[in-house]
Amino acid sequence: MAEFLLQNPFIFTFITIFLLWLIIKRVVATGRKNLPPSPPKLPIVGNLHQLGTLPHHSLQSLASKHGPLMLLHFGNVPTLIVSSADAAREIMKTHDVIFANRPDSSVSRRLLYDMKDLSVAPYGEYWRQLKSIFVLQLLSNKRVQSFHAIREEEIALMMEKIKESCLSSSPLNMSDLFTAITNDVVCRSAFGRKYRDGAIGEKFLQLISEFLGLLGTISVGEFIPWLAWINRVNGFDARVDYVAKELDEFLEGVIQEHMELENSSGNDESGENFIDILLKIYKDNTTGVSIDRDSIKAIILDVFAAGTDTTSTVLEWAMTELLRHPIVMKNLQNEVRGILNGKQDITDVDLEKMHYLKAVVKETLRYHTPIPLLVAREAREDVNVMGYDIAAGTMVITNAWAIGRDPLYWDEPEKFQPERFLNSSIDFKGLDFQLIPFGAGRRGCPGISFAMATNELALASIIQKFDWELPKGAKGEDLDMGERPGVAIHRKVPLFAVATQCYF
Ligand code: HEM
Repeated sequence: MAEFLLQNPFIFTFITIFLLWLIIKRVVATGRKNLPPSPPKLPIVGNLHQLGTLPHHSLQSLASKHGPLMLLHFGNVPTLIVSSADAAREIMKTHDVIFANRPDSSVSRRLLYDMKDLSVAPYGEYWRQLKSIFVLQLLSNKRVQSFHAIREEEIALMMEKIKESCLSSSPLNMSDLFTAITNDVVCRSAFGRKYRDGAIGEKFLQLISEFLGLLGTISVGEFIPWLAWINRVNGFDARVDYVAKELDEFLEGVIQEHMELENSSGNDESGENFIDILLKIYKDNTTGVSIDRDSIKAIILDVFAAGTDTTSTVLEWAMTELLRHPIVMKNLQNEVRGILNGKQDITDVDLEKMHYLKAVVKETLRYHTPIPLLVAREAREDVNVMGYDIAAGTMVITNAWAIGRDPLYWDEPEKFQPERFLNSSIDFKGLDFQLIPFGAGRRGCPGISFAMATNELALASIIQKFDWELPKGAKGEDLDMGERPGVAIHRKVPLFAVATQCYF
């Protein structure tokens, strides 16, 4: 080749000029762009090494130096980090349609039937159809109310367990208790029954826990494609394939069972579970919505991925803060017991009156945002945000945890003070961008009512029916407040507490 070029100086000159023109064009084009500030990056990994084990903390500290919109590079992937309420409003309201995509991921593809679920489905007609199924059919207010009996029964079982421990004054692992209750409520709403006991139940819970872990793993191959071989060598890919295959077999069995027992829940729509509802849509060609068997399985996995861990972290951190703040615990107990006035069952109407309870939950969502970095978005086209040029394909991460602790919007943000919400209209529904634990806009969470119904009823019940202390006379300030890395942030060490008095 070199010999050929030397013998043909005209071609050699032409190619050289052409390459130079390409380089200059690129430099000029980049130079003209007004990119957001970026911390220095390393070759190959970019800024990945700066994420640390708890990225919401590292990104908050980087943002304090570089501003509310910074451009990082995760390997090859340009990533916009959003760290203020104003910037979040630009992404999720002003330019919501442009940022309505999710980044592609080979792990999600393999675990979620080529992205046939709602959470990671690319923005478009299929996503729109699934969103309407979630909002209108699976998680409408009416449907969430129809699951009240499930919540009540499962919480009654939890109360019995606590009562037993209360009688023997033994410490209870509250973290495990909250994980179990949220799993069981989701499981019964999804399948109409629990999968907890026996070999099948245990295997299912194990698979779901591994599934959540794999979805939350930062896999190098996603960001540096030529290093994807590492996932094959270290067994990560094999694990993904194993979990995908085993979950598929389990879900196939469940679907088959429901098809055989068709109409088992009769015509009473209030008794329907998610699988029955989805099977109806699958078979009915008149609804204008078409889903296949894989969509049903992907949707069910979405419900477990998005609805279990997230909900239980709220209970875990709320209880942690109540034990650290005995006055807040007392205020809450007074409200709940005052409203119930000796009545044992708590209805949705009772919960509506519990303003302090709602303030405690809001403060927990602000201070311990369950998914601190929300769910990543991706720009579908070039766009200018707050004067900065953002290229199509840029991944977007919103640090909702940092926004919830921004002194620009919050007085004494590092203190747990539910009172701040008592005379305030600030809510978490996606309109107040200083409090966005559920995201906002088109891709906002459709499961808010479902999650809040379980959280409020569980919290009100354990506060109404028991008095609480930390084991061995420990004080609130002794509690380890460390966080465990993951998509949803749990306590690093489980929360143990003692129910000292029982009131039923
Ligand atoms: C405390 C509990 C929960 C929290 C903190 C939470 C948080 C979130 C967040 C941050 C997002 C991304 C929003 C965005 O991109 O703007 C999301 C999306 C989603 N959530 Fe939740 N969620 C919770 C409970 C639930 C429950 C119970 C379900 C279902 C039963 C659910 C289903 C979903 C789905 C399907 C999406 C994807 C929506 C889309 O991409 O269009 N979530 N959630």
